[in-house]
Amino acid sequence: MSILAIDQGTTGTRSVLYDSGGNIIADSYREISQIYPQEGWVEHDPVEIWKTVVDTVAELKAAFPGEVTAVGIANQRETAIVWDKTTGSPICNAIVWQCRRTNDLCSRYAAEAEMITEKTGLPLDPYFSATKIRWILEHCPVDNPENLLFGTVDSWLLWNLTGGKVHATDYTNASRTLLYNIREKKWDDDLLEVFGMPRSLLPEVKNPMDDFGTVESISELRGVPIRAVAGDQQSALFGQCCFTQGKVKNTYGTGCFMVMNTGDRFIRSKNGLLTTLAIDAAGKPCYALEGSVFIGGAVMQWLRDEMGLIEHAAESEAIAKEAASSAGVYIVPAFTGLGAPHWHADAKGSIVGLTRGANKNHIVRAALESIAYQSYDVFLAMVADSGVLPESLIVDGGAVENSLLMQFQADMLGVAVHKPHNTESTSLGAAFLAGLRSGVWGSADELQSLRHLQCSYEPEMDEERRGECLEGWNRAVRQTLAG
Ligand SMILES: Nc1ncnc2c1ncn2[C@@H]1O[C@H](COP(=O)(O)OP(=O)(O)O)[C@@H](O)[C@H]1O
Ligand SMILES: O=P(O)(O)OC[C@H](O)CO
Repeated sequence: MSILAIDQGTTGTRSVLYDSGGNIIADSYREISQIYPQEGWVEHDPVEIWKTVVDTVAELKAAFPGEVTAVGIANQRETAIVWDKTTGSPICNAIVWQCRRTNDLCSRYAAEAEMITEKTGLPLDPYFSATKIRWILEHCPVDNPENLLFGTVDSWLLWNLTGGKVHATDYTNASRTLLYNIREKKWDDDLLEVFGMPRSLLPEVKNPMDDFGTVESISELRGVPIRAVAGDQQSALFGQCCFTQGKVKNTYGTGCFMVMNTGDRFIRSKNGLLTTLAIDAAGKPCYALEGSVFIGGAVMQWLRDEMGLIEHAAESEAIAKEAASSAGVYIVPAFTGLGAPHWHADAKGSIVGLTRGANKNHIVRAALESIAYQSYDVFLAMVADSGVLPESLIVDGGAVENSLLMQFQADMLGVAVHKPHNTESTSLGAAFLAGLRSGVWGSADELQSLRHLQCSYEPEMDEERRGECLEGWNRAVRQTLAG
């Protein structure tokens, strides 16, 4: 028996096979192309996304021909795809969550901003799906609009996996669209009207642990049931066993996403966080506070691809260690605006504090530290909004392999950072959900024993130095926002 988890992320697609002990049997990964047609625009090719799923599954099944009990899907959220149900073809590229093209479009709905936030828990921002869908409908006209379907990446994959039989999503993904009422847990008529959204476009919303049809289109998996769908950050929260109120995790991937389970408390943030739906131990909706940082590990890709300062992300640690500190250099990587807790869609990135002695090592270190500072800002907001000071921060995602970053994070937060043995919490969450639904595990309690701590980073920096670091960061953010 094994569970196949598909983690379709911003940078690429990872398919992972888990056994009943929650161990990885095999995994396969393919990058996807990042398409930047204009300044601030980001697209993915939906057909390429689908192909990476097919390819990674084929690779896994070649390595492990055994039986697959169920499939679970976790996905990059908000990214909008519109396709024609008669042909199965997208009418344009996917508009990615990072894309800022609908910045101006958002101002069209400014008068409704309060109502939108009250119902959805989200700020009116180009990050979320609604204005992306609106943009597609207005800029990609088709002869038969009644044939169109919208989906976030999970719905697109479900449609393709089931051979066009299932058009569905789950409430964690729906809660990121600006169209879903997270108090009443339904598509909201007022919101559909505001955004001019035909209901026929929208997928059915299910529980993350549910029956989503069977795989028809991939021969190696034909007939295998799809039993879980969740947005990647909520999936990671579940994979980290943060089932109860006050538990918090931070994922360091392309962006950084800190999510705190707040149980049945819908907390309307006063500090720039958003309220979203997460998954409780029974697989039912619970509330969460989230801080989304748009550029996390992606700042390393920028150092690599645009600045040519590193050859690969992992190298950043050794280079940053060459400098004892960033020597007063701060990078505020507002490349796609600043997300939580600032929400400045127009902000542009900056490097401040350069002196004649500043060198490559300082820049690389400042870039790494910017990931921790941004997460610190979100953590502070979360403590203020929830009234809970977590004992530790549980972490996952690609960039947690960087020990310097993790130690600096613990130093800034003043609480321990716990890194689990399996840092692929996103895929693990999808596997847990699909496995629970399939009876591989009887209850969420069983899952706790499958998780193991790899290491813990304790705060070490003295208070004076920490204060200086944070003061310098706050100054750099102020300068950035002042333009
Ligand atoms: N050792 C490292 N140090 C810093 N950043 C890293 C390291 N390894 C990977 N990253 C960054 O982590 C990100 C990839 O993490 P991943 O969790 O796979 O992302 P995603 O799910 O967003 O596709 C990339 O942005 C990469 O630059
Ligand atoms: O693909 P990731 O891991 O960067 O996550 C993307 C988020 O879901 C966007 O909200």
